[in-house]
Amino acid sequence: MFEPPTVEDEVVLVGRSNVGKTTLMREIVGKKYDVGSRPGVTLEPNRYEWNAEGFAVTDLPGFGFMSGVDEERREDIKDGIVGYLEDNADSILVAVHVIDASAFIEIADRWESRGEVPHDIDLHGFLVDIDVPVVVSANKTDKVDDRDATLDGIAERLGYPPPWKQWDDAIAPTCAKRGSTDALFGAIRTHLSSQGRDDLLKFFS
Ligand SMILES: Nc1nc2c(ncn2[C@@H]2O[C@H](COP(=O)(O)OP(=O)(O)OP(=O)(O)O)[C@@H](O)[C@H]2O)c(=O)[nH]1
Repeated sequence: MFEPPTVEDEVVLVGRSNVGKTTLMREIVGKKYDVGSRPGVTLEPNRYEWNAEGFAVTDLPGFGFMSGVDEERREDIKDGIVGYLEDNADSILVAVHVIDASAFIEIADRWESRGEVPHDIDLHGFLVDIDVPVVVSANKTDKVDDRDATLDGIAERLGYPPPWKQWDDAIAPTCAKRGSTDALFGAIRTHLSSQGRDDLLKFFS
């Protein structure tokens, strides 16, 4: 359903709708490369490619509830995302799983109390299963009161025993709106280096 990049390797941003993926994308590529804004719900991948480095950053559409998008289309998008990740797992250097840190625990617990697996927990397990290095961007930290307790709660629900700080290659608090991405970029750099791609560190400096 979604076209892969024309270059060999990529970093993907994936997560529920409205968590801040596009804002983060702009933090990665926008300032340096003058990318314009793209308001509204993202229904197709939003991608930037650099041929010299053979590298792309792909902002995948959001899944879950989207205002103005019907149920059938939402299911198609979710299937498209899962298929894309599965088909391209070998070329995905890092998947950034973006969540809304201010809403994650409440939503996850509500779904679990109904006996359902929350979308985010499902997605995270899937990324781990297909062997893609994953970093959780726990975004919107500006809306969180007790940061450490919230991040511990998120870590625990995603299968990382607290304290969250011991998982700094896997869990990175961000506030994309204010350009606060140091922890995330550090974690991405670690994963790129461990795959011998120091040539790409400049995109996350
Ligand atoms: N408070 C706060 N708001 C943020 C932050 N990052 C993004 N937002 C806001 O969250 C809303 C959604 O941001 P987007 O970047 O469009 O989210 P998205 O995940 O790409 O959304 P979809 O296109 O639906 O998948 C916008 O109003 C952003 O300004 C953040 O760190 N803090």
